[in-house]
Amino acid sequence: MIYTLTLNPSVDYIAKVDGFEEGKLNRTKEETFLPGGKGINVSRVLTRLGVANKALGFAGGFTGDFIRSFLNDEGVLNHFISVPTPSRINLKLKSQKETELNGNGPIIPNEHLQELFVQIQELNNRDTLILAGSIPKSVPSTTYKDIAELCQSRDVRFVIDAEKGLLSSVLANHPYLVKPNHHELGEIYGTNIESVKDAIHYGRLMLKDGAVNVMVSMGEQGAVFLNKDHTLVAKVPNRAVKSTVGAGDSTVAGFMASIDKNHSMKHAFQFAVASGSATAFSLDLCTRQKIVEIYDEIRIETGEGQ
Ligand SMILES: Nc1ncnc2c1ncn2[C@@H]1O[C@H](COP(=O)(O)OP(=O)(O)OP(=O)(O)O)[C@@H](O)[C@H]1O
Ligand SMILES: O=P(O)(O)OC[C@@]1(O)O[C@H](CO)[C@@H](O)[C@@H]1O
Repeated sequence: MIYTLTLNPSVDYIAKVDGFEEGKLNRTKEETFLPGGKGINVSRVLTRLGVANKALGFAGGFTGDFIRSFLNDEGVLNHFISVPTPSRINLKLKSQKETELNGNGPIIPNEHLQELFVQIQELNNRDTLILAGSIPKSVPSTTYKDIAELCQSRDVRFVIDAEKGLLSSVLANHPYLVKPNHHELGEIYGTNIESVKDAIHYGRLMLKDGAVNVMVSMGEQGAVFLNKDHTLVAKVPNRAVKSTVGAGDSTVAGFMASIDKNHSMKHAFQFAVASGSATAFSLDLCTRQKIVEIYDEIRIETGEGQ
């Protein structure tokens, strides 16, 4: 079974505003509330793709109730540990540009963090745990590292999509998949990733540092996939973008859904990138139908010579 872990879930408030002006009263043209947080997005896409999974993490207050009830209505299995203060609200402002304002997240009392470790201790070598997103300020910065060590000791396959030290600290524990975007990859190695060639170079360092598979997403430039046998580059179609929120999470879900069905790495990568683009071309996350429509438009090339 696949488990996703969202330590810091959110309600994503997606507000469309025509001609947003800073420092003025602006009114929304359209607004949507969605459950958010990277692991939750992965779980929603996996469920749409018919892959058994359960969303874990912490949820609290009226926002936590919204997250749980939305997921229950969509048929996404979940077991969030209740915390005393509300889950955060993240503003996604769509105007001339996309602007995001992500909350800090609630205080997680230590006893609840320990409950989470008990849940993770119950996983076994047939399970995969996907660690995704930021961690609330109140939990130790080593939390992902501690979970990665627990997974490694119990032979639980784990995947990570997180920033900076949260991701780099677990490379030595051999994550099955890491999915930085090109900015995050650059930050980890103290550089700017400007091209596919750079992404391949620094992605290979992640393999050296311990990752089994590396997928570097690059927004409208597509993505790069690396493991010991493959160097692949994906180009994506150029279409009107509706919302890129959760595009990266959709690539993780698409990849793991394909692997779950024993497809080849190349197919899994193409399906992953199609899932990301299908989300970018939708207001909410991708559907299976949209992914299938886009799949053949994703061009996969080998990047061996780079
Ligand atoms: N403008 C776009 N046009 C087509 N596809 C896109 C576009 N933006 C994103 N994508 C698709 O989504 C994938 C992930 O995008 P991106 O690199 O922006 O992820 P991310 O930064 O992790 O996103 P997020 O954190 O919002 O989930 C890309 O590899 C691509 O397949
Ligand atoms: O603050 P974090 O945890 O880094 O990111 C949280 C978030 O921006 O990521 C998702 C999109 O990837 C959104 O649903 C959510 O609001």
